[in-house]
Amino acid sequence: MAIPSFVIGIAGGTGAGKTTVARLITENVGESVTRIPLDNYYEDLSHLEMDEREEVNYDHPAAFEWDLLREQLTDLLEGRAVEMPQYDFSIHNRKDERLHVEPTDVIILEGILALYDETINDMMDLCLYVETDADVRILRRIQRDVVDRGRDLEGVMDQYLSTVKPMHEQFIEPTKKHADLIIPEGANTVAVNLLEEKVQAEAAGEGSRGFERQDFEKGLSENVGIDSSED
Ligand SMILES: Nc1ncnc2c1ncn2[C@@H]1O[C@H](COP(=O)(O)OP(=O)(O)O)[C@@H](O)[C@H]1O
Ligand SMILES: Nc1ccn([C@@H]2O[C@H](COP(=O)(O)O)[C@@H](O)[C@H]2O)c(=O)n1
Repeated sequence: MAIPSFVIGIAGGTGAGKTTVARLITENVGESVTRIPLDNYYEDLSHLEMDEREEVNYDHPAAFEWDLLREQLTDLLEGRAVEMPQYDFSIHNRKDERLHVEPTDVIILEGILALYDETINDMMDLCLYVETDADVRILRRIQRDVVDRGRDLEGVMDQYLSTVKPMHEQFIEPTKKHADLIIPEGANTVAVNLLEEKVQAEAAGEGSRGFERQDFEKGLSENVGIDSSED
């Protein structure tokens, strides 16, 4: 059983590309990485009826069970397995079953508010914020919610204007200040390749734990020919 050596947080607005980045940077490291979707830590709403659950503000920090997330991350970091909740978007609630998760070398926490909680931020070695324009994000969200999740367009639009957008502005976007690196457009090939290298090194036990901004800027300048020494 591994004691995790590297913890990455990936935050950003809905549809920004967080899941895509998490998937791409961990593609070649197999079982050395555990990806934790923050969605799994939405509060258990079993006490509410379906129509009441449909009305919940899922973009407010109060929608998440932070205590459980802190507790389970601490367990993993100290080398103990956890029983992680699983989320089902179709019922706006947790599934009945939990997933047994063993600690791995690298852990990635990914979600809209992954950089919101100070205690959790202190557990991270690298904080990323994926930044994508709001118009691109809402188009992706409509595609996902209407086409993939079978929600109706009017409901998606109402939810976006009443909670998703205002909560993004009030709570999610401000967490950008906690990021070590801001990744434009999500699946940005240069950034993804550099991060993938870092994850592979950590998974192979070759990491130096910290990931200095200058390493990333040096990598960028080597990859795209920009001079990172000027500012
Ligand atoms: N850079 C990108 N270019 C084009 N499509 C992207 C890009 N990044 C993500 N997507 C697509 O946008 C949608 C939302 O991406 P996802 O990673 O699930 O976002 P998030 O996890 O932030 O909600 C997915 O269909 C994904 O394939
Ligand atoms: N029952 C739920 C729970 C959450 N949401 C929305 O999911 C978004 C977060 O996930 P992303 O993959 O888009 O980052 C968040 O904006 C919630 O509004 C939901 O619609 N229903």
